[in-house]
Amino acid sequence: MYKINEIFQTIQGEASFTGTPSIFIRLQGCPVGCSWCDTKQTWEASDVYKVDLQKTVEKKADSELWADSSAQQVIDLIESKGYQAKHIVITGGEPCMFDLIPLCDLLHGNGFSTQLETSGTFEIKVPEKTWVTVSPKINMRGGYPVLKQAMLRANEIKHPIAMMKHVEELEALLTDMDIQPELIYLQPISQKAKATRLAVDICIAKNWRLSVQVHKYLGIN
Ligand SMILES: C[S@@+](CC[C@H](N)C(=O)[O-])C[C@H]1O[C@@H](n2cnc3c(N)ncnc32)[C@H](O)[C@@H]1O
Ligand SMILES: Nc1nc2[nH]cc(C(=O)O)c2c(=O)[nH]1
Ligand code: SF4
Ligand SMILES: [Mg+2]
Repeated sequence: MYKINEIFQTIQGEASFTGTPSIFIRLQGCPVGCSWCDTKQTWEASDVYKVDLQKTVEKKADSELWADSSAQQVIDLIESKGYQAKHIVITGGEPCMFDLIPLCDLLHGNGFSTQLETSGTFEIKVPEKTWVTVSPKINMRGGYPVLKQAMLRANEIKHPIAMMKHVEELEALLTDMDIQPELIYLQPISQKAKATRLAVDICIAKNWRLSVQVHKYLGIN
């Protein structure tokens, strides 16, 4: 069973798939605790907030409500909504707290492409053809071997930054792991002007890419 916080259709607002109509499946639960996390409502999976799956589809506002669901129930729900998007983004919370292979296999079998958003703090369990976005949570739980596996599996790295220290942490990680990812995105934390200026400057200097959370500028989910 998967713990579902919400399912909704929107435009992917981050990194390589920016602009792609997508169905988001947001899973409940994350023990990592990033101070600037924009989805703190997903951290705990308290029984007090457990609801029917139907209540998690297109919530009117962020909430801690969540539902237990099988992979088949997720597909049935998505089919019942008549969404047009064929790209599915699995995020959270930390989705890698779950084995995502049965869910992704079923989605692929039903004609969807899949993308995972993960912090690299848990082992990644997805099929080969799932696009993996790793937003490395450096010095957080999981430890070096788990994070290194995630960095090697990643199709793209997306790193939220607010200050130079965050850039240096990423540089040190890449040097330490001796890896040169093809796609590195810097994402300004919470649309802060200083963070955005820094991200622009560093992206130009290092030939990295900028990801600006387009959905937040548009005022959509
Ligand atoms: C909410 S997380 C969920 C998936 C997973 N736990 C992770 O951290 O990658 C989705 C993405 O949003 C980023 N993010 C979270 N809060 C943010 C913020 N305030 N500003 C910019 N990016 C943020 C995360 O780093 C991650 O890339
Ligand atoms: N539109 C939109 N794009 C996103 N890309 C990553 C998101 C996430 O929360 O993981 C996200 C999100 O919440 N909304
Ligand atoms: S790992 Fe992801 S969901 Fe968890 S606290 Fe950090 S940004 Fe939020
Ligand atoms: Mg988000």
